[in-house]
Amino acid sequence: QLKTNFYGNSCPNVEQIVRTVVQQKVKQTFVTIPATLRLFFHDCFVNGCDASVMIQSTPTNKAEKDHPDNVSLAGDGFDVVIKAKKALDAIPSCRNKISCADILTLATRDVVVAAGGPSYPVELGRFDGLVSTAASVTGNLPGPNDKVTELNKLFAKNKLTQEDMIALSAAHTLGFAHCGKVFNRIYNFNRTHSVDPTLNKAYAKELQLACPKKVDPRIAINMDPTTPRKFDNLYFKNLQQGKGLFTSDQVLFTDGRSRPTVDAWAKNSVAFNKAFVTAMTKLGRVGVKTRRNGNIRRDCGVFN
Ligand code: HEM
Ligand SMILES: [Ca+2]
Ligand SMILES: [Ca+2]
Repeated sequence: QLKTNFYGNSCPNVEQIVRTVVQQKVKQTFVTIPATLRLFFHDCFVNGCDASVMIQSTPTNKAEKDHPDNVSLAGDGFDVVIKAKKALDAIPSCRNKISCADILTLATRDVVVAAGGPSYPVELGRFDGLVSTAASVTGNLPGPNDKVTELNKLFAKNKLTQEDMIALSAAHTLGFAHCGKVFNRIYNFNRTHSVDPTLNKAYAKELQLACPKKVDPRIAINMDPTTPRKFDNLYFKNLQQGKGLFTSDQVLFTDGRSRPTVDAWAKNSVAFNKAFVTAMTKLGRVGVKTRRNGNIRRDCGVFN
């Protein structure tokens, strides 16, 4: 049973300690923000919000983080959780009392706030998972070429609605992607169009410049071409102009089922922020472990 003051007796300052570490780390490197937000999503969609994504592979177990869908998770997301855990472990009453899953959930709220997004109460009391396999990732994370039907299906599996899916997709208002993920939209798109016709013409040119045909597919580009470091509803305004980076972004506007929501939130950032908080809170409830099927990890990267 999740509750906001789960550690009220054992570690009353948990929120402040995590926030201080997050703020310090964000000051050192902005990437902490998108890295943590994406890490949280990839954790919750595979085996629930249980920090299974943080487990390191061993000679006998290939863990989630080494699945192809996870290898581009930036290290700063893992690092901020490890640093916050260290800070908590330095306080006797908090030592080994806070799950890595809860630290990640708190850190995620704190990075959203650090980027100018809405603050919200974080429910706590998740336990850390006891399994992490690369195989379990397959089919559970959306791909950049997914359309609305596939996205809705995947999110519905996690009890999230189409509205939740659209609100959470707006996380792409922050951070980076690699050129390899967009080549298909800007070169040899299909038999009739070399460039995806739903792409804004000028934006397509910009993308071709940033990602020339033979460039290293690992070169990174901003996902939000307008305000890549700010959590805002520009994501939706960009979609209205054909400036969604992935097919999975742009279809939210081109598909009549999701377009009204995109239009509404492009106009109304208060309504978007509210929907984002609701969706993040629901995301944080996915597949939560209890003391019966989870534990509190001493090292977030290793099973006890
Ligand atoms: C709706 C379906 C989604 C798809 C298809 C998708 C796909 C992707 C892809 C392909 C990347 C770029 C990875 C790379 O090239 O390195 C990316 C980055 C990112 N995604 Fe998503 N994503 C989705 C939803 C979400 C959600 C729900 C969140 C969080 C709530 C999220 C947060 C992020 C962030 C913050 C980044 C930037 C990471 C960084 O800068 O390190 N995404 N996503
Ligand atoms: Ca997980
Ligand atoms: Ca933005």
